[in-house]
Order: sequence, then C-alpha cells, then structure tokens
Amino acid sequence: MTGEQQAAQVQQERAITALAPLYVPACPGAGKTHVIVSRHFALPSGTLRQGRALISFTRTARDQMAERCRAEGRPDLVGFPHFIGTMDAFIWDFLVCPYLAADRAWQLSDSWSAVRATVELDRKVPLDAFVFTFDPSTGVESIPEHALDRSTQRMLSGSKKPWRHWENEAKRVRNQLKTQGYLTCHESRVLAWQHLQKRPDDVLVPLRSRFSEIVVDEAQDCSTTEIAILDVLHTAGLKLTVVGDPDQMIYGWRDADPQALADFTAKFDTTVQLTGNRRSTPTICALAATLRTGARPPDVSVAGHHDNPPVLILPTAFSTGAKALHTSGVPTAMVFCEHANQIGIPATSCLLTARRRSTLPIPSSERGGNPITRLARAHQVIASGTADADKLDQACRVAASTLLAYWFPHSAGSVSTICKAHDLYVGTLLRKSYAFLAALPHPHPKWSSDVNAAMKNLPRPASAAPEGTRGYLRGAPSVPRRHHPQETGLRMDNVHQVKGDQADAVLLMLPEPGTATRWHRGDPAKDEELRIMYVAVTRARRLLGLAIREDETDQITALLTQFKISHNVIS
Ligand SMILES: Nc1ncnc2c1ncn2[C@@H]1O[C@H](COP(=O)(O)OP(=O)(O)OP(=O)(O)O)[C@@H](O)[C@H]1O
Repeated sequence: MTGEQQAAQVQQERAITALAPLYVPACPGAGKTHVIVSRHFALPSGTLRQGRALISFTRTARDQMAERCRAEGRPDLVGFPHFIGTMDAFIWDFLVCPYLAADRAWQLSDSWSAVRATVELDRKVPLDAFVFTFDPSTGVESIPEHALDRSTQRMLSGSKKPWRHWENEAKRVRNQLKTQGYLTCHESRVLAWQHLQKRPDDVLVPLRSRFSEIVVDEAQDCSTTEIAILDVLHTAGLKLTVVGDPDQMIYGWRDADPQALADFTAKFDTTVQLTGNRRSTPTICALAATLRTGARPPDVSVAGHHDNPPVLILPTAFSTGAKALHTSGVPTAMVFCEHANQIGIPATSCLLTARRRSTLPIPSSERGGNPITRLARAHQVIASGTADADKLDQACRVAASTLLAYWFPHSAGSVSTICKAHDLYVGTLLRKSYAFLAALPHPHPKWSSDVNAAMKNLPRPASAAPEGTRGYLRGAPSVPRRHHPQETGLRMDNVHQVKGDQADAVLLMLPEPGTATRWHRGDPAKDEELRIMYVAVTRARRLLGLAIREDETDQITALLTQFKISHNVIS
C-alpha cells in the first residue's frame, strides 16, 4: 500500500468512527457509500431504539446502501428501527404524513404531471411547468418566471395575460388539488417546514426516540428548504452526519445552494475531509480539477490502476436525431468503444453520457413497439449485464407476460392478475422469465422462431393450458441497426441519472457550441454546466473520452496542453 493509499484509509476510518454531529466533505470516488454503510455497522448507543436513518437523494443510492447491508450479512440493519430511504420519503414519513388531517386520502406524487393538471387562461399550460419555490427565511412561496422551461416561455410570450395572472392561477389550481389531498414533494417539504415551526415537540419527540443518528448522503443536492429542515433537527439536538461533495452540486433548478450548505455545515464541530479518489486514474483526477472552483490541485488517485491512459478527444459532427458522427463517419460512441476495447474494456463496461438525454442515441420510447420488439429490448437489458434492478424487473415482466399469453391464452390482465388467477408465485415466474430471456440468442430478423421454440420447450406450470401456436410471437423485432451504439450493450443515460455511478470508460458528449470557451473562462461556482461536466468526467475509472464539436478541437486540446493533461486526438 502506498503512503497516499494509507492516508486515504486513515481519513476513511476517521469518517467512519467520528462522533456526530459530523460533516464529511468528500471528493468524487472517495468511498462515501462505504463510509456511510460502515458507520451503520457500528451500532449507536444511548438512545431508546437505537435506530439510524440513512438518507440519500436517489432510489439507486438507497438500494445500494440496503444491498450493501444485506451483502455484509446484516439484513437487520435495513428495517425498523432504522430507515434507509430518499430525502423525500424521510420528509413525508416522519415530518408530514403523521400530522396531516385524517379527513381525506392524501396522495404524494413526484410531479403534477401524475394528475395531468393544467392551468388555463388564454391558453392551456401543464401545472408542472410552473416551478414552485419556497423561501424558508420568509415563509413565502413564489413561482419565478425565469425558471420556466423554454417551450413554456415561448407559449406564454404570446399570452395577453400578464405573468402575475398566470402565477395566481397556477397557485389557485395547485391549492385546489391540495384541498383534494394531492401533494408533490415541494408541498411536502413546505408542510414539513411548517410542522416543525408550529408543533416542534410533536414532530421532534418521535424522531429523537427512534433515531440516534441521521446520516444525509449527497448533501450538496439539498434544497434550501431541506437545509432549513435539517438545521432545525440539528439545533434540536438530533445527531446529524452530513456527507457530500459541494463541487457536484447540479440541482440548482430545485433550489440547491452551495452557500446555504456551507453556512449550515459550518455549525458542525467536527469535519473530516476525504481527498483520496479510489475510482479514477491520475489523468482523470487532473482533468476533473480543471472543472471545479478555487484552482485546487487534483485529488490524489488512490485507485491503484495499473495504467493511466490519456484522455481521448473525439472530434464529432452533432446533428439532430441524436446523431453524433466521428470525423471517420462512424458513430463516435462506436469509435470510443473500439479504443476502450483495445485496453481491455468491453463495451458493456462503457458509459455514454451527456447533459441532455436527447443527445444520446436512446430510442424515444423504450417501452413502445410490437410484442416481439418489446421482448427484444427486454433481452438487451438482460444481456447488457449492467442494468439496474428496476430495468431488470421491467424486462422480466415483459418476458413474463409473453410466457403467460402462451400458457394461458384465455387470461387477460397484468402479470400479477394472471398469476393470482392461476395460483402462481410472481417471484418464481420472474426468475423463470429471466432465465428464458438470458437463454435466447441475440435478436435477428427471424428471431420469433427461436423465441417460440424456447417458449414451447420451457417447463411450464401444471395449470398451464397452451393451445397450439396461440400466444406465439410473430414478425421481426426492430432491433438496433448494425453499428448502432445501442447494439454494443453500451450503457447510456444523462448526467443527472448517472450521478453516483461509475464505469471503466466514460464518453461525455459535448455538442453545445462554446463549450471550450466556457471551460476556459467560466467559473464552476456560478456555472452549473461546468459542474455537470465535472460530475460526468468523475464517473470514469480508467478511460475518459470527450466527444467535441470539430470546430472546438483546437481550443480544447490547447486547454488540455496548458493544464498538462495527457490526451490523444482521435481523428
Ligand atoms: N475502503 C475501500 N477500499 C476499497 N475500495 C473502496 C473503499 N471505499 C470505496 N471503495 C471503492 O471506491 C469506488 C468509489 O466509491 P463510491 O462510489 O462510494 O464513491 P463516492 O464517494 O460515492 O463517489 P461519488 O460522489 O463520485 O459518486 C467504488 O468502486 C468503491 O467500491
């Protein structure tokens, strides 16, 4: 072990064992999840139920933490009295739901699009296009006009009604829905804040008796209201451990504010900083350092990789329809995968990302298509080997409904309904469906005959009653074209979705004109685009590729040369 690796280990140990209240600012790849889960393994003492709340911002992070506990043989750390969940779930379960009037059935949705509410004056606008914000220091709620997306701004620019009429109408529609029992996470946060102000003892006593510690992961994503809520809990004596990387703050639109986090964490007595990057090579750490505030030196790479490949610069012609063609005429993603493959990284360990999902060659509707195409896509999900639990579940359900349609040709409804009607256990069927999908060959134009033969030969439940070829799939699947990046099993998603994730090789698409100038002259403290680039590049373990506009190649290579970052232009 090198001295740097030892130092990183000592930092991690301190972050695991230091007493809360504790602030752990950490660089990318510092092992925040390891710290949080290891902290959880050491049982807290001294309070009634000795529970610990582990709060994260994404369902993926939540599932990772729970999975880590189970994998270490501690499933008991997942359930009561502990809590492992998202910030929204914590706020709803502990600060809002128990204190709502019992006279109606309350429903919490991610956004107003779930109830398809609209605001109508001289035109009709979806309610979820209006961004409600709340200032906890004044208790005032508003809808800033500048936060509207571009298409709503265009729509409202033709309206004869002034903005304040739209704002009032949006609030009226929202209030009416609230009266009917519908809430989004924004209303939930505001209610939490109000409950803490109006009836602090009711809210705080149950929290104190259940949790001896509340750990907040990815704290840089907290909105100002969430920080204000945590501040009340901290002031009331609840023990908080706050873990985060302020450089990865990419949720400005939901009111995350680096200054609010800095002011809040300054109140903590103990700070343990994690500066060893266990994920990325020195070259990737060096490039990442050019995208963050304060001209700080690169993080120390303690990943121990045996190589340190240069950054690949791929000049690309970006055009509509998510086409990104390298100067050689081949999709840039394919060129990148070939280079990754040359250093032993298969396409399934590569990640393609961009600020906008629309830049990525992802089919517009992954769920659409005829039954054979849906099954082919489900097969791809399984074959990729990298899909998350939700995607795997969806894929298995597609295969399960194909099997059920063949086994029970007269039954209709969802997988659960048909299973119930025929006394089948859904979990067993999904496992069988996984095996069925995994055994199928790669989709091709005559794939349906392979699928139908596999269905026929698959051991079936005793109650199944297939009728000849009823339920057989027909036609050709519309599988991705040859040389299409999707065909390689390459994983792709936008930066906000891959946050917290990692891959051996990452290709970041940068189609926006002016990226080079922005990178050169911009200030990451003020420019969220640069922070989004920072999050993207820090997902890479060994190889990083940048797909850039051809006319910006010289500027970007000059920049990398200036920072002494080794790179190769692939032309
Ligand atoms: N103590 C450790 N020993 C060995 N590997 C570790 C240790 N801690 C973390 N790692 C590994 O380091 C990598 C980065 O860890 P992790 O994903 O938790 O980072 P992170 O701090 O959450 O990063 P980010 O904020 O950038 O997502 C992972 O592959 C993880 O398994």
